[in-house]
This record gives sequence, structure tokens and C-alpha cells, in this order.
Amino acid sequence: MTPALVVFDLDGTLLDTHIDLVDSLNHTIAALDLAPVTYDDLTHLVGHGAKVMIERACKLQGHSLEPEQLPGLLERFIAHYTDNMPGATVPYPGLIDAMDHLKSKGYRLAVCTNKLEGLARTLLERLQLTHYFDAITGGDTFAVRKPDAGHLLGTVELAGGDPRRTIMVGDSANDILVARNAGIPSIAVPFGYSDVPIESLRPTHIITAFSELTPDLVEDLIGAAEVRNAG
Ligand SMILES: O=C(O)COP(=O)(O)O
Ligand SMILES: [Mg+2]
Repeated sequence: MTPALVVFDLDGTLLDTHIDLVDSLNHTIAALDLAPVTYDDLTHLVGHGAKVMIERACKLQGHSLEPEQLPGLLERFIAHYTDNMPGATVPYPGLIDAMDHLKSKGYRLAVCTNKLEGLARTLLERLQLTHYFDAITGGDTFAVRKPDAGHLLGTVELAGGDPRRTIMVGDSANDILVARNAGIPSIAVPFGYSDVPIESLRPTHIITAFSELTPDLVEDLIGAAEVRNAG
């Protein structure tokens, strides 16, 4: 049987990136003399990758971007974010223990983020986490990104997994939606950057901390999905 696969979102799920995202975003929009955004604003800005985050931040501060302004701002964001990595970014409590436990039981792990793949890879490398993952895909890896099922299904394929033996763990609407669109059970975490209560996203399951992400839970959720699909 193909080993079970646990696919993680990155920002707000694996890693607490909010300080560095807001810093780099504010450095970026300062080029247009726009006032800084706050950590509270981030939940409304993040989720669709850096381009959308920059566009939304400019709009929030009262500036509608002309399309030709975006490439320069994106470059500015990428340079600042990359130079500062890993900055203040840390894995959420209990993540490493949970991943070690899953791996010790033969589970595969992967990352499916709307962050640019290059930024996600560099960040995970600098935190020495890359070796945990059989695949790392970003918002620019495929022609589509979360919540399109193709992003998650493409990640599963690259990781050598089977969609019928996979779960998706995430903090926001795109993660729960991509899982639903791909017919894969989802687990929501409450400590990330969702702009709505995660219960309202109707994930298959909610954990309050990574100590709850055990092999038994993963098997239960995959088993329940199998029963539903067979019925
Ligand atoms: O960087 C973003 O906008 C979203 O990133 P995530 O998909 O890892 O939450
Ligand atoms: Mg996220």
C-alpha cells in the first residue's frame, strides 16, 4: 500500500511567518510612500502569494496599482524577504515532534503553499527543514494554484503519494477548499492567518495544536474518507 501522505500549507500552518511578511510588505509599499500595514491586516492580505499580497496592501492604503508597477514591487519584496530569511520566522510549537513521529511510522510529508516556490524552498532550507518533505510546491509551480485541485493533486503526485491516502493541513480558506476540490480530507489549525473563523470553512477536522496531529488521527481521517467514498 502507498504510504499515507500529509500535505502542509506553509504560511500560518508550518511556520509563523507573520513578522517577516509584514516587514517585507511594508518595505515594499514604502517605495510608493504608503503607510505601513499592521499584523491584523495580514489575514486579509495573505493567501494568494506575494503579487496579490502587494496589490491588496496598496489598495488597503488607498493606492490602486497600475499593472506596470507590479513587477518592480514584486522584485523589491522578493529581495527584501530573501535577504532577511529566516528572520523571526519559526515553526509552530510541536511541529517538529509531530513530523518526526509521522516520519518514524513511514508517513510522507509535503508542502503545498501559494508562496512562490523559490521563497518557500529557501526559507525551509534556512530553517533546515527541507529533508522532511518529499515535495515542495508553490503558487507558481503549476499553471494553477490553491484552491484549484490541480495544485494539491500535482503535489501528491510529485511526493509519490495517492490522493486516497492523503490529508491536507492548513490555516485558511484556500487550504480547506483545495482539499475539498481534490476530494481529500482536511485538518484546520487555529493559529494561522484565516480572516474568518476556521469552523466556518468546514474542514474535516480541527486540531488546536500539533501535538494532536498523530498517525492515529491521520489514519482515522483517511479511513473515514475511504468509507465515505466507497458508500
Ligand atoms: O504567501 C501566501 O500568500 C500564502 O501562503 P500559504 O499558501 O503558505 O498560506
Ligand atoms: Mg496559510
